[in-house]
Amino acid sequence: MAASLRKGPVSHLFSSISKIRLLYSARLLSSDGIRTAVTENNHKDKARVLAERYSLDGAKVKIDPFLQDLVKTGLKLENDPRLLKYHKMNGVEELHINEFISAVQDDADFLQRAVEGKLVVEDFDYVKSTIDNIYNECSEIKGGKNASYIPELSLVDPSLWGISLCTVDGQRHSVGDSSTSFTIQSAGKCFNYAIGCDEIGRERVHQYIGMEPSGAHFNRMALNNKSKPHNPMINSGALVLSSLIKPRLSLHERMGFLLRKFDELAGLPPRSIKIDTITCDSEMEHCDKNMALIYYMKSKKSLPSDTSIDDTIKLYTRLCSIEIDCYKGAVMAATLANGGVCPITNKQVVTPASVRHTLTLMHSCGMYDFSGEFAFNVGLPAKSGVSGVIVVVVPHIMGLCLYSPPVNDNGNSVKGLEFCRRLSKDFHFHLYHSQFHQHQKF
Ligand SMILES: NC(=O)CC[C@H](N)C(=O)O
Repeated sequence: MAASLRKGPVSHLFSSISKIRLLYSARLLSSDGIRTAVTENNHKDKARVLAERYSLDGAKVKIDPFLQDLVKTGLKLENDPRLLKYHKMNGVEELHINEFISAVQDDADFLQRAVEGKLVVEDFDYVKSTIDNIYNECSEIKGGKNASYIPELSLVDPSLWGISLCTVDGQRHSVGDSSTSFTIQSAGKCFNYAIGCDEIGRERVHQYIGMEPSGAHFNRMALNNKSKPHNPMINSGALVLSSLIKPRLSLHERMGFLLRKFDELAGLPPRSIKIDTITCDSEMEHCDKNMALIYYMKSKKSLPSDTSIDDTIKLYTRLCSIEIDCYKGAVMAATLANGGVCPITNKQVVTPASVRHTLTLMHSCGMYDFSGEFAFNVGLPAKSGVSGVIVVVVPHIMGLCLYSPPVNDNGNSVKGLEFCRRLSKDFHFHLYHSQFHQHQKF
């Protein structure tokens, strides 16, 4: 059932939108030297307020209730690089107040918001239980088949079903098979595009690739009337994009560069994200269609003249074979929801401008030849892949990653699609939902 906007926990989601904007401006201001001194005092004051909240006698601070409040709001201390030092406090009974203040000082603003329940999703329990309900309802859905044109994908257990979400403040929740690894396939195309725009500039990218939905299957041999791929979210466009990224470097250097970017998008240390070489080889052995597509584009001069066909197809296929799970995918999607800043490291991984271009094209082209209907019914930027993954972005609020291998004729996960529809309906997430705009006026 759809929840009311004005009353109840969903209104918290919306009421926090203005706070997110304030948060952004605070981040921008913190790069200003003059402000820094003021901010330091503020942080100390906030750290003291926080200390007093958990101190009975004004001299010692109780650690356990402090940690419990952080966990209650959806923060995962054990695998959130920002909060690891608090995870390490587990088992410490109390700290001297000054010791506590110096430990929390740098994060005081964030911690204060967290313990007061003022992160972007204020009522995280409500969101968790609604998400769990939608997950359970969608578990019953049958239909679709594993993609089999990449033989390795046909061997995956079709009953796998997992979802994860991560908010722009790093609150996380997962259900089902969310730690099972799978290949990112076309869901990686949105991240490749964002990285590509930053690397070579959107003008150069769009000198070679269009920005219109194709209305055709994702690997259709079709170009627009300027002999360009319709957009970067389908195979033709993604192949051309692969040819443009660091073409002077060797294949392994190019892939190394891109994998490091994926690590950063997911908030992980370098060399965490890897390629599933078996699926990659399986696709390479059956890549006639993509080969035909790239030679067709070569004949139409859609690629830079010095492009190596061999390296391009290999780079493209390796990018499709990047191995993630729902946890990682949700953080990556949340990085897009957060203007390119990874929520669990606070690192700016891609620029806000590239995120804007990416979300725009995900909205219009992210779901292949189902993009129009998806935009109509769900109204959120999303990108799917034939492994059965869908990454969804709720701008300024959260990213989600859904995984269920059976896909429909368009190549979209059947359970994932229904999950998106219900998610948008229950939380009023459609970007053009009129109550959303009404609320903005308050
Ligand atoms: N839709 C997809 O996920 C397609 C990706 C797949 N690797 C291919 O090139 O066909």
